[in-house]
Amino acid sequence: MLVATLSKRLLRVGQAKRCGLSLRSFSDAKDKDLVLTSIDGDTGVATITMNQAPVNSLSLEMCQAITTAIKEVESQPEIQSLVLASSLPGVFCAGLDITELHKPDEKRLTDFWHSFQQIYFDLYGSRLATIAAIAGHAPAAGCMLALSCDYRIMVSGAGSKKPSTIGLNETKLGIVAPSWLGYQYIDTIGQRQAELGLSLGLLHQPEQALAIGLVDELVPREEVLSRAQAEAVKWGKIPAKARLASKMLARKARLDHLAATRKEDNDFFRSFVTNETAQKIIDGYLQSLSKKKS
Ligand SMILES: CCCCCCCCCCC/C=C/C(=O)SCCNC(=O)CCNC(=O)[C@H](O)C(C)(C)COP(=O)(O)OP(=O)(O)OC[C@H]1O[C@@H](n2cnc3c(N)ncnc32)[C@H](O)[C@@H]1OP(=O)(O)O
Repeated sequence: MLVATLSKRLLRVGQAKRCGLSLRSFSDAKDKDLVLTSIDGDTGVATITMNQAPVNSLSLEMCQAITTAIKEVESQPEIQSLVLASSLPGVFCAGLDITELHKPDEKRLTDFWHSFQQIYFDLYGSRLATIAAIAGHAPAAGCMLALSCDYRIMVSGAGSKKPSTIGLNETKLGIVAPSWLGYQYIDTIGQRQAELGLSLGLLHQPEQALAIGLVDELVPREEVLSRAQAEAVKWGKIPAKARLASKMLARKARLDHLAATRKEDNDFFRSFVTNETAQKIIDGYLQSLSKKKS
């Protein structure tokens, strides 16, 4: 069973309560669940595993499930650190679910973007130490999930015929990342690399991602999750208030800015996506993804 493979000693609800941890949904999850949450009873590290086959794309429901899972973990005062992982071999997260953008219902589109913004608030602004276990592709909004964590561990590309990639490839699709995502990129890899990456829509192979500071470590595939969980233990031992205050030094102004402009950002997104030209791009991109398969 998937959850049982995630760590040595995962707790069920009753056990968790006896240990003072009262997370409701973990380990009782069915495979249909969009995300699975577990807590290692030995270390207190929580793991949120994205579980939306085939590629963990961010639909409205997936965004909401991620936010719910983060909030559930955060509500446990004993838990200090969190690993964000994927259950899918070869894909961390394929970015926004493009079908959400195709001939959309306006109300749903508004809710969709709101829920994507919400992940930014919840993950980038989390009180938890957050470690991304990137054992596969992480384009665009998938890269955003990784950028929102405090530390990124990626599968090494060495010896792989088709290494995983990570980056903000929006311009290659004829679209532009929202400013808050662009600034996350600049803040992480610096102005020059971000300019190059954003302008050219670069997806970086792991070794290049490490070289520019987009990820912090590379490890063999089978070690990504365990290494991330070990790193989460280390981060969880740092005095929590000091760690959070330090994180907010770098992130608070960015978070506050989006909070102040959230509606404008959503209005812009909605008018961009519903525009005829954008719909042609989206239509063409969806076709190219399914042609790739055939
Ligand atoms: C595109 C226009 C957007 C307009 C407006 C946007 C406004 C600004 C928003 C900016 C912020 C963020 C943007 C995004 O995140 S856009 C999404 C970017 N993502 C990608 O470009 C990745 C696309 N996918 C892939 O490259 C590959 O799927 C991947 C490398 C991740 C995995 O490859 P693999 O070979 O394992 O899998 P397949 O390609 O065969 O895919 C399997 C099925 O999944 C479908 N699929 C893949 N990605 C998506 C997706 N992002 N959304 C929806 N569906 C996706 C794919 O079509 C296959 O489906 P079928 O089995 O039915 O054919």
